[in-house]
Amino acid sequence: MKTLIVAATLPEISPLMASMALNEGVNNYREHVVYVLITGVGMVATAYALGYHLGNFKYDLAINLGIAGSFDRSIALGEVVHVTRDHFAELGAEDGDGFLTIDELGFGASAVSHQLSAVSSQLSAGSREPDIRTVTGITVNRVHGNVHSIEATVSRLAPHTESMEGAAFFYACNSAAVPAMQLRSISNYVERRNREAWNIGLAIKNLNIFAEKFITDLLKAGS
Ligand SMILES: O=C(O)c1cccc(C(=O)CC[C@H]2O[C@@H](n3cnc4c(=O)[nH]cnc43)[C@H](O)[C@@H]2O)c1
Repeated sequence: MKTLIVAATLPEISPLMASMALNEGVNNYREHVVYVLITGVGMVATAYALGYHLGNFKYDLAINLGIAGSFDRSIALGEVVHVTRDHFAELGAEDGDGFLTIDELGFGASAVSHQLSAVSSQLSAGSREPDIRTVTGITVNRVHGNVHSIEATVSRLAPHTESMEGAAFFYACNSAAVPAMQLRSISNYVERRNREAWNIGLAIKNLNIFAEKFITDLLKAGS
């Protein structure tokens, strides 16, 4: 099986890489190929890196791993969630106090979803779907840190989580017909910017523990 692991920054997945003995780039893991792609932060960096890479290589599955903010206070800091649907939340046009999405402008779709149906038929359904909370995310260039803009986004899209890459990851993988899933661990709540309240260490620790078990189980099932 050929698996692509995608993260914005190296520190977000270096514990996983150490425990599975993976390097950036191509790796042989047992009888599988695992490629680790570090894209840089944000949609532009992610879209470029994935567009370039997926133009040359084909995968059975791409997995986006990273930390995220949560709008939903019932999700604990450090909880790992499965983002199955994501939105380009800022893509569109202002219309006075309102907002017209890219869909309403007639230029495309602002929502993108995970695609797992085409994952190798060798894998059972149970081993493909992680047994964790399923959430809807938004992806932004400008991270929310203002109570008024947070209220407006929540009433328009009701997202659970926010990242700076997720929708671009889905868009690139869907465009290249590569099955894709996004797993994120919550490092902070989306609120008036309050960096002291973030727990990036806990989020990275839990993300990597979860990802190692999930990916090694997946590759066992896919042997
Ligand atoms: O200092 C800040 O205000 C700040 C804002 C956003 C992200 C950072 C980072 O250092 C991490 C970049 C990384 O983390 C993801 N992330 C984590 N929390 C959020 C969030 O609340 N909203 C959007 N993205 C978030 C993001 O995907 C980046 O890759 C610092």
